[in-house]
Amino acid sequence: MQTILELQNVVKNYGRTPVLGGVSMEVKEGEIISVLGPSGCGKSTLLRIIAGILPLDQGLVRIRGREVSDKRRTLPPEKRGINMVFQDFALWPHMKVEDNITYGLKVGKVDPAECRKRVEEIAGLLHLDGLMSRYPAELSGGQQQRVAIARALVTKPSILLLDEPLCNLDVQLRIEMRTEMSYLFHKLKTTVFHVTHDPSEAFAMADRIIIMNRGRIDQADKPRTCYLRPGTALVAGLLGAGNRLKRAVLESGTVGDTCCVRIGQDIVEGMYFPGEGRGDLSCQVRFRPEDCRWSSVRGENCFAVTVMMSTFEGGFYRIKTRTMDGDELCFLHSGPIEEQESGYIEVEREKLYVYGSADC
Ligand SMILES: Nc1ncnc2c1ncn2[C@@H]1O[C@H](COP(=O)(O)OP(=O)(O)OP(=O)(O)O)[C@@H](O)[C@H]1O
Repeated sequence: MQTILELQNVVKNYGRTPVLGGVSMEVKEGEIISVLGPSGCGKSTLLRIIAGILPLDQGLVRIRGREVSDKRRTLPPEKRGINMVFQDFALWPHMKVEDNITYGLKVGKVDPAECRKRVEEIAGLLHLDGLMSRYPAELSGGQQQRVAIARALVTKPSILLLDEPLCNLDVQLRIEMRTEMSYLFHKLKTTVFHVTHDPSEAFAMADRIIIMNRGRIDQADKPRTCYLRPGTALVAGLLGAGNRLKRAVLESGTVGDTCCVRIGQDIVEGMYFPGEGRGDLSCQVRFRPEDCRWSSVRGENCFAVTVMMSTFEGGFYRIKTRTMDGDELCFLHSGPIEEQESGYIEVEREKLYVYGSADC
């Protein structure tokens, strides 16, 4: 598969503040990439550099093998063969849907017959046929979003850049649209670079997820790999492993990709990610509330806790507990559990993530 987008060691500072600390990646033709990361990690900055809206300080960007940005030169967005969908859709309010979609083709001086054919085709794919003579203000949020995507796709860009495209839609519509968009992009074999802070949106749409942390890439993998093997404590936290034990201690003699940790009086086994640990026995243990099992007797791979509180959350109760070391954690259970009750939490070795750095 041909490489469409290539970033080599991209560095960006705002004044003296470093924002991107040397980002490198390749995106193949037809690939859908979702970039995830905490607020302020540099996702939008990266997108704007790829779009040609922002210059970079070091490194280079290539699109279809052509250098479009380096520290001396920034090719403008309209000359990159890209298109972008913004958070607020940015439709022309004074133009009907049809004119909004056709605009880019007219600017590109595409032959009128070809223009008509493409607009009809994309309107059909995005179910806009009956809406072509309306103005944006006469459309729902979801319809406006479809128009924005149609307008971006009709020019057949090398890459479609999406900046949080669903964040202004309500939850139900967001779920529908992300499935619809994923289907459409795969069908059209569109190369997509998509920025979001919503992991489920990234899971639903991406072939590969790139997780950024403070201007660098922490992990770039298939969604399933990121979910099952989160490479850093930040990735684990972002992808649902919200339970964090900071007082657990590594047992010495760790070998390979598993390790033993002491939690209170108990020793449990987990998957080990040494990372940039301090080289001592401090560590951070992470796991998902839904991956724990409660037991009143000691079982496999478990540690002792005391129940603090049970809250009803619809299909289950969330039980808040405290370890013997004083770390607090939650798990999901079918019913409430009495306050102050003591018991054990079991977590399978493959679902207990141990990170060498206790800092994150
Ligand atoms: N024009 C600017 N001048 C100075 N600092 C900026 C500017 N734009 C962004 N920043 C800073 O750069 C960092 C990265 O911003 P960016 O918008 O890329 O983050 P993000 O990951 O997209 O965040 P969010 O998810 O909140 O949109 C932030 O600390 C932000 O405050």
